[in-house]
Amino acid sequence: MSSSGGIQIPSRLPLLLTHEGVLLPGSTTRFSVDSARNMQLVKSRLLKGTSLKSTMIGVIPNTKDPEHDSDELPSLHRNAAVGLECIQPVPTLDDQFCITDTTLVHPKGVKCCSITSENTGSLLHSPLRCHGCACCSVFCSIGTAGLAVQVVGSNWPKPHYTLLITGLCRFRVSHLLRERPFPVAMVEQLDRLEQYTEGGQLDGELGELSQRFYQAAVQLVGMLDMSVPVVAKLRRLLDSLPRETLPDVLASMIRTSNLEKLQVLDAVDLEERFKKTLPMLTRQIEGLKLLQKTRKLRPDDDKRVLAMRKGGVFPGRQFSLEEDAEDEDGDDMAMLERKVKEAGMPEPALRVCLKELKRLKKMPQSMPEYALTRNYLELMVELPWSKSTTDCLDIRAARVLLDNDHYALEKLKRRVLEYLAVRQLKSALKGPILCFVGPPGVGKTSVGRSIARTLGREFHRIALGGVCDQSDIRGHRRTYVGSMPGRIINGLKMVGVNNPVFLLDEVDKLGKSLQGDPAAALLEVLDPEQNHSFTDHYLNVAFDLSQVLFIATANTTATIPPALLDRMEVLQVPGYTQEEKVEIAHRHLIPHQLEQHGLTPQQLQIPQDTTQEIISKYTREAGVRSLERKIGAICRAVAVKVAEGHKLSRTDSSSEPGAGNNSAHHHSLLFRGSLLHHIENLRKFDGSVFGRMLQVLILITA
Ligand SMILES: Nc1ncnc2c1ncn2[C@@H]1O[C@H](COP(=O)(O)OP(=O)(O)OP(=O)(O)O)[C@@H](O)[C@H]1O
Repeated sequence: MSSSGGIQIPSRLPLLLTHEGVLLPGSTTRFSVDSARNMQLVKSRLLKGTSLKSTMIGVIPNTKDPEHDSDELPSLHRNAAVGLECIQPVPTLDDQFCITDTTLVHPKGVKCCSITSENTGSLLHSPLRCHGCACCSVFCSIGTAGLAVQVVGSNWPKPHYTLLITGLCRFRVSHLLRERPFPVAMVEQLDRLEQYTEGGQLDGELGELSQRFYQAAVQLVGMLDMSVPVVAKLRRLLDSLPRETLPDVLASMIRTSNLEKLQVLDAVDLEERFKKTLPMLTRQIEGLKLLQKTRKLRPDDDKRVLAMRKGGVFPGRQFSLEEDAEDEDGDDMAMLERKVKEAGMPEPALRVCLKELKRLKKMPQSMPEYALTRNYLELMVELPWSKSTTDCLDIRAARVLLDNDHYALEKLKRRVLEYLAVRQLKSALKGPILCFVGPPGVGKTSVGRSIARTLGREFHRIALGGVCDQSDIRGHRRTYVGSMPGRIINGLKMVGVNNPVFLLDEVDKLGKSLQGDPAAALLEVLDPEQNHSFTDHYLNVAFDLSQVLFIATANTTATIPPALLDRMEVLQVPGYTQEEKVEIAHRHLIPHQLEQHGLTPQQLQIPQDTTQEIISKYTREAGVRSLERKIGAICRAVAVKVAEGHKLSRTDSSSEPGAGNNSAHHHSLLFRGSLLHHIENLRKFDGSVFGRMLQVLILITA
């Protein structure tokens, strides 16, 4: 079939029925081929043929879902081709179909489907496309003749080919010659091929339209970054390409849906094609303008626009979101850099941080290492490299404070005061590390806390019981997934100063495992000669721990590794006598528990002999923890009564002021009397039911 120009496509073309993507003349598109007919076409036409002609195929866009693409051609076509065995040409479309207003009807009177074309005139001049019916896509479709410039085969996940096809011109299927093993049709060429080389001027209304289109295209390209080679090439192309080819070329480049591309393909008339494509171009320009408004322009923005478009991703929202993130990230980076410089870290640490920061800036956010490096830098800036509290040590005040906080423990308190006194005289005191050894609940931890208070330092407790991995102390190397700093560095980050009091609780309960000996890691921490350059594996730079005051506690020295024990000064904290416990209870535990339970001393008074009874009959311990729990149980029981009494007194108080207080006092007396009276009965219950029983007793006696 001839066209109006000199360059012609063959009149017989093998047809590639594509599921997705629309090939427009002047563009190159990749198609995945996996249906039986298309596979046959590739095998017997593209792979076997050696001439240029053999690489030319007709691409019929088909919006059908590939899932439903059976080997068979559509039923309507089968009706038409019955008995012809696909060898004889089937009648042309004009013979086969008549056109009603909106419906395509084949000769037997069966309605095929609705037609989307506005033009219901001659089929040959009005491209009718039924987007829901595959038969029409064979018979009615306009396709693009193209050259297969690349064929790539693969067997995974199933045998398929990927074709790279460059579109040459539109054609219309006149009639189908055969359908097996792949469709071959007689075609009519619709575009002139030489238009790509001639570059003749368009005039009249069409000329005006093409000029407007050209200007819009120039505006669009002008909004992109010219330093990107693809953009520069596109700009050159705009000038060198004949105007009539621009709609096809640009429609394939800008963001358009398949349906829009189909409309462009169907627009055989050039004027109509310009009219259809121009709004798409304008929309793209408006979209870009909007984007530029909503973000700060940076030189490499357009690179991303192109990259996005290349990847076939909607550049609109996603692009802007990413850009926002980028902008934020840019600010973040500057802030992080400032923080690094202001963190007051020593020279080697600063060098490492700046190096990491440089790497981070070059890293895409999607890289897993980005988060790792960022976390590292954030930790580095948070560490108190040069932040410390000023000691406010006054030995006399310290003595008073220690005495106020703890009853008895004379030996321990004396040694602590000596230690503090030496610290006052020689601030850069290296060692010793005090280790309080004694049974549970004798106040080892609480003395440690008091020491921090007397010095005016931050206090941090590191529970070492059960720790059996040395990376718990020293951290993991950053090469590990989920690596973290050790407890020492973590503690420093938490307290935010470099001279806190660290209480290493339960050093005797350190474990050992294949992951190393945590006690060995503690050696460096506790050795005053070494700990000024303690290197956590995660940080990988030295941190000066010499300002940290370490105090250790243990229940026994027997299980403390000798090397560790050797670095510490052991202070034994023996258990308390009965009298000491009574005193501790009345001076510290009862007031503390009353406060914890929101009670006042008027509401609950526990006489000394009651405490003694509780100590001797309900607790069996060297310390006072269990005693404190029992007092807590009593407080809870009284709290119930007082809360009930409160309700009563509140209703009473409206008529009789002060009734609430009387009621509370009454309960207190009542409690004392009933407690002593029924204490004998409590003996047969063990400690766990003590509180509950007491509650019941109070309720009964009330
Ligand atoms: N001499 C004391 N004066 C005042 N309160 C004390 C005294 N001894 C212990 N306590 C109180 O007893 C409770 C338990 O003390 P702490 O937790 O310090 O014991 P510990 O010796 O560290 O026990 P563990 O070995 O089980 O850790 C705390 O509430 C503490 O205030």
